[in-house]
Amino acid sequence: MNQASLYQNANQVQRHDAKLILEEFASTLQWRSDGEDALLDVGSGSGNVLMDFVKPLMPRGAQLVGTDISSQMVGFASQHYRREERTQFRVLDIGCERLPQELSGGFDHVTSFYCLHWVQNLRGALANIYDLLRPEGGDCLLVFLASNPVYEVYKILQLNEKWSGYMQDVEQFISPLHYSSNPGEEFAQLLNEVGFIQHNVEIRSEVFVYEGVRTLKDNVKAICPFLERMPAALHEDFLDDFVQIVISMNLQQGDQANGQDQKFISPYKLVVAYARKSPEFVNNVLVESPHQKRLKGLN
Ligand SMILES: C[S@@+](CC[C@H](N)C(=O)[O-])C[C@H]1O[C@@H](n2cnc3c(N)ncnc32)[C@H](O)[C@@H]1O
Ligand SMILES: CC(C)=CCC/C(C)=C/CC/C(C)=C/C(=O)O
Repeated sequence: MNQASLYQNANQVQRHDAKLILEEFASTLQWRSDGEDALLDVGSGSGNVLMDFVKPLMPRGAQLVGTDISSQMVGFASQHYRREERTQFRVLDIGCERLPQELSGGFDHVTSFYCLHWVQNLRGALANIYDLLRPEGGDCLLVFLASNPVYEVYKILQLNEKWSGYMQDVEQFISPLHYSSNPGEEFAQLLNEVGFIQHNVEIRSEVFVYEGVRTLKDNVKAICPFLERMPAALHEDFLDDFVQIVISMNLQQGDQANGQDQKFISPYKLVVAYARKSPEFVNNVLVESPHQKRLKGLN
């Protein structure tokens, strides 16, 4: 996914989830008492989730770094938000072998929304997130897909010889937790392994309803990695086949032929994980936070 403007205009689900979860966790994040927080966001894409929902929660003196593996996304966000103070966007592959030295250990908070399901090396990404946080402590809020019907649609499309040539590596684009029988446990284990002492992982079952075929197609276009590999003249045909598979999976409501509005139902599982690097900070916050009850599963 490299087309920032397409994504910026068709990311309703992603914005909806990020907004609700940030409202819920705003008082759990351990804001510094001097208001000089530094926050790095992983996989910021076009930047609007970071600027619309994360930035308003932060103290006025805070520094924000939006990062993304795609230079196209970073270019778009840098240009679009060039007037924002104390904010920069830069290229970073969160699964990389070695973090840039100037980022390592420099942040009080790491956030990430709808990115980690794109990263096959989840353990490497989590180890990097741990290392981005200051040595003395810090916290992270990570939200991403454990599973989504889009992955089953991709696998069926790959069997069609019209599309198989463009989709040989389909598994690389399926969430690393999609096949897990216990994604929450698996992710919690990874958090432990990279060093997070305190964490709370939830798997939330959600449903999003796409109103009409155009809305569904635009949302698919904004994130589908296979379209950019094929000639533009084939895009509509691919999207029509995508919609037919969704219908065959009984994820459609309403029948256009009978004059009803078509709706497409997407049941998906979201990982919502909050973790802290240092237990001393946790003790302070658990005494103070009104959010304490929600975090009773923090281990
Ligand atoms: C669906 S977008 C999410 C954008 C934004 N966080 C939001 O919530 O709207 C996922 C983003 O993750 C980026 N991404 C994928 N793999 C990545 C990696 N290994 N490191 C950093 N970013 C990555 C993609 O380029 C894309 O911009
Ligand atoms: C009904 C149905 C199969 C809907 C799929 C909707 C869709 C476009 C899901 C995308 C999920 C995803 C990988 C999002 C992202 O990374 O932002």
